[in-house]
Amino acid sequence: MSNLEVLSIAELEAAAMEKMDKMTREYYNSGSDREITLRDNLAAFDRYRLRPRVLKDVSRIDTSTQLWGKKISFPLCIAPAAMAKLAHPSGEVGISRAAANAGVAVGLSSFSTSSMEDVVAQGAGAIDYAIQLYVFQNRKTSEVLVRRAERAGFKAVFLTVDTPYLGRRINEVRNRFKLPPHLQLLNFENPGDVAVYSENETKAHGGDKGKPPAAGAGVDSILPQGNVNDASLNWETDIQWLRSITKLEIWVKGILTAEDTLLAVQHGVDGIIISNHGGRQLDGVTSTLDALPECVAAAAGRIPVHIDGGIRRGTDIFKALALGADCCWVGRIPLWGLAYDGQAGVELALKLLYEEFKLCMSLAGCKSVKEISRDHLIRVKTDGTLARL
Ligand SMILES: Cc1cc2nc3c(=O)[nH]c(=O)nc-3n(C[C@H](O)[C@H](O)[C@H](O)COP(=O)(O)O)c2cc1C
Ligand SMILES: CCCCCCC(=O)C(=O)O
Repeated sequence: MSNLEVLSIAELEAAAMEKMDKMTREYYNSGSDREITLRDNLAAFDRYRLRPRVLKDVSRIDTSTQLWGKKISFPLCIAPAAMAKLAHPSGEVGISRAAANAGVAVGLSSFSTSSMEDVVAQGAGAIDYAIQLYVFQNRKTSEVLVRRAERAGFKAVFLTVDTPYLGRRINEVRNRFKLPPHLQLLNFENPGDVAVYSENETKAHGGDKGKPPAAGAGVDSILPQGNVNDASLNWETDIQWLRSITKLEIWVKGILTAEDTLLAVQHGVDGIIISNHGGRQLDGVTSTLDALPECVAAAAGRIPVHIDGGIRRGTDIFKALALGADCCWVGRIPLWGLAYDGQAGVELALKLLYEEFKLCMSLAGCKSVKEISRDHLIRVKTDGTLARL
């Protein structure tokens, strides 16, 4: 496989699989529990067919769109995904360079293995970055992270809201996932700072007084204290709290319903990302493409609605836009690109998606992304017949 020319994301994924060790491969690729949502994220795109228009003069196609006041080359950006150096030594810096060359924005995980300053430096002002935020039990650590991102030139905070607790990723537990000792989480002064446990909690976790409780057996083992996210996070107080500590745009990542979209609008967030964490959190939730239309209707143009989850082809980007998304994000694809060939592998992935999207626009009769509409889709019903939207 490795010697074959990689001509699609499916081929890139297959080639990347051969390069990664089992722990990394299964950490990156797995979903939670039975992986129903992981599979459905992809399958949802096949529940739509395209309705192309012809004789539309597609000799010149403009695939670009705007994000944070800047042009991006097409409506596809790189979602935050933890620990990219497991795939390749260039890690998030390699991803950032590839994104800068391709003209798309980057979301950086709180748990990146390159520092946020190094990552942003690669863009040299040409592209924008969002810092993904987990709100920790020790709020001060999250605050320090956000303020540091602001100084480093990030444009937005992506507040991840689908992870009050980590989903059950069985492979991570079985593999006893560990961050290899040569890698570090470089966005924290001291990864041990992210949680504060009382003496009682320490005892409850079987720890000795003054010592942190035992780490979990999955990816939560990357931090000495195990699960550290603040599960008390809520609409009533915490968007306001985040607003009080930063001037960056606040985007909420992990919305799947009209109700939460309305709350996001009411609480003044700047944008939302329809996401189920790539099928890694609550298994059995709707695919993101199925969740998208109700969220777009609820947002009613007041805030941008972005989507991630299961996007693997240019036609997937087109379908998400046709259903009202302003932009798409991909999590696993850049990791596969990195594993396959470092920065060049990520560039290849972005090139494949860009060319597929451009071809799809041309063959569907759309000269600009604004022309992509619901009229370009038809739904495949469960009995196989087709229904206009
Ligand atoms: C290995 C891996 C690590 C991830 N780490 C984070 C993270 O640190 N923060 C976060 O908000 N989302 C994280 N995500 C979720 C992605 O941001 C994104 O929602 C998801 O990957 C999109 O689905 P896709 O992989 O099908 O494109 C991670 C996803 C993967 C696969
Ligand atoms: C203690 C939280 C670890 C989260 C690791 C990154 C992530 O979001 C993932 O999906 O994996």
